[in-house]
Amino acid sequence: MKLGPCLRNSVVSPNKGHPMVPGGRPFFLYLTSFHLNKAPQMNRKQSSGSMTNTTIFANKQANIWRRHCPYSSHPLLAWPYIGLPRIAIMSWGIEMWEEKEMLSAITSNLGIESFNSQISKISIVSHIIMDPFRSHCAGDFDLTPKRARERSRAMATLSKLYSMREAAEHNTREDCWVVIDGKVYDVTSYLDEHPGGDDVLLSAAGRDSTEDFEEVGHSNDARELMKAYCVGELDPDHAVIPELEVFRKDQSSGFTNKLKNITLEYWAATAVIGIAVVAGILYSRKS
Ligand code: HEM
Repeated sequence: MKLGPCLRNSVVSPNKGHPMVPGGRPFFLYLTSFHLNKAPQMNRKQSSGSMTNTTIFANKQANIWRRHCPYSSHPLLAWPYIGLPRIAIMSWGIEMWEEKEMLSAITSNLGIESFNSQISKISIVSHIIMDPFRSHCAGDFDLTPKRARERSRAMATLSKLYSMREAAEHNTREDCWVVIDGKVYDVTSYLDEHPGGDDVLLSAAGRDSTEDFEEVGHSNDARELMKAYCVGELDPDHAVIPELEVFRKDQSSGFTNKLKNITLEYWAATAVIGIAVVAGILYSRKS
């Protein structure tokens, strides 16, 4: 199911209904400011007639971009969402969209390709379903510039989520990932260039190296540079160190076994009592 273009249509023509809006229910998309590599320019060529882009750029000063899909009649529309240097997405509906669909819809809605070069990072901070004041982080876009995209191993318009276990699997010279501050970096192609040496990066692979990274006091340039290698983020749901995960699994299997034993014991005791009761009844009848 391709939601992106549909949503784009909806956004461009807010008064037209669109079957792809789930259940025909209101859906709100609020966009706040971006992290930009350089000051955004109104660029007709780049926006290539896409009203979405044009509007975003035109409204950049206010740091508020408000979009809404058809059927939106909720007062939320009148509620300005200001300030965060991020993209906020709010939805108001009974049905919950698959997060993935939502994200892909938004990615294509923004016409990412056309102004990818100008936007280094867009984060979705809010994905509010049902309750506009109850938000949770839905994920992160990582829209790196072209050069970075070429270098980056898995350039995705949508940031991927990895468990620590997955990230830790990339721990060789041929395939080296490091995790810093919740983000996953594929530094394989940077090993030889790293001023601190490849061995440092290799030893950082497979574990959260935030502390080591910070201890070095990396410059702003280094921090800017590392964006080029970002391939995703740690999945907050699985953000445990592998050992812990193993431990948890062991624990849970132990617990399961315990439960099984208890259940067996329970049924054995019940059977014994049952047999005793039946035997008792038979015996009392006989006598
Ligand atoms: C994508 C990840 C990384 C990038 C892009 C990066 C980049 C850089 C850069 C540009 C420098 C030169 C100094 C500066 O400008 O700050 C540097 C130095 C260094 N980095 Fe990294 N680094 C990364 C990850 C790490 C990690 C994970 C560690 C440690 C576990 C580390 C340890 C060091 C050390 C020890 C130096 C040398 C500092 C010195 O000589 O004073 N780096 N890094």
